[in-house]
Amino acid sequence: MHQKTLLAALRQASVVYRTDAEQGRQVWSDITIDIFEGEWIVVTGPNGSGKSTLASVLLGLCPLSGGQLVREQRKRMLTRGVLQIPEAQFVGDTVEEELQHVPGTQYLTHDERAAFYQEALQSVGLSIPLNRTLNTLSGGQKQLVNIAAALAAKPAMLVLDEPTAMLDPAARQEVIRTVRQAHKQGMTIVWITHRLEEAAEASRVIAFGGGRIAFDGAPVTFFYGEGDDRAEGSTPCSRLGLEPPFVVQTAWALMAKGLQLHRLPLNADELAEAVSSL
Ligand SMILES: Nc1ncnc2c1ncn2[C@@H]1O[C@H](COP(=O)(O)OP(=O)(O)OP(=O)(O)O)[C@@H](O)[C@H]1O
Repeated sequence: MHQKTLLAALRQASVVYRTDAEQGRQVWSDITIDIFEGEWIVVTGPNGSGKSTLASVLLGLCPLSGGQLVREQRKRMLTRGVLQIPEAQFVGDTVEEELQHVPGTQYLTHDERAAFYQEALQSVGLSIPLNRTLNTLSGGQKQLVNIAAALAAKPAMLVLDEPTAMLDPAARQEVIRTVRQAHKQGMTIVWITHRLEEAAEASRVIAFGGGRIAFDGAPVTFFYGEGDDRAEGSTPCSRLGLEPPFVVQTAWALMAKGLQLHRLPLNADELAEAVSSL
């Protein structure tokens, strides 16, 4: 049997934020997560449940207050992140300055570097000059520059914290398409979102709630529950007070009318297929 490679893991991990005003705010505790190579994990949960904190921990930006973060030692275990607000991550003024920070580019010749930058931009579908000032780009283009820089570093794991939150539907689709491509080539994806239609992309959903992991399993189980007596009001998603995607709501409405769906859909194509075979 094919052995899964563990890339990173949290063991009985907890995070407490200490501020001047407060004694300490425990975000979550006793969290154990194994992240395997090639997974696409969607992390969700109510506001303030600690999703972004997980991103910060995995990116090494936030220390654990307890427990352990274990990383795969044998591989070049590089992790890169893309944050919600594209500008928050910029370190340069131009597209080129942003890409200059990709590790290894300093050893390339001038021409090699130019070719490398163009390839990085093309990989995310961007055709903009390297000397373009970042603040003249649209929100979607800015986020794609961040993703281009993250992907060009060839990380084993890409952590995206609400990467589409500030984007219009077209730019959102472009970001998803680009990450899907990187995932196909073997990159492990941790995608934090409250936009639950994005969970359809995932192989696994992890949901935070009440300072713990409230769910860790398949997207279809998250939205539809398990067993023969499954009910819309008692799925892991509804128990967390989260609104399922439109496709899932439609499927529940059809089932409430007594229609038997041969497959529980997670996206529009699957819904169309389920409906067409009724
Ligand atoms: N640097 C910090 N210092 C103090 N408290 C913090 C800090 N960062 C986050 N928190 C608090 O920790 C809790 C979890 O925050 P976090 O941003 O991880 O949650 P989230 O699930 O990503 O929330 P949202 O969905 O609103 O983005 C919140 O109560 C937040 O106010």
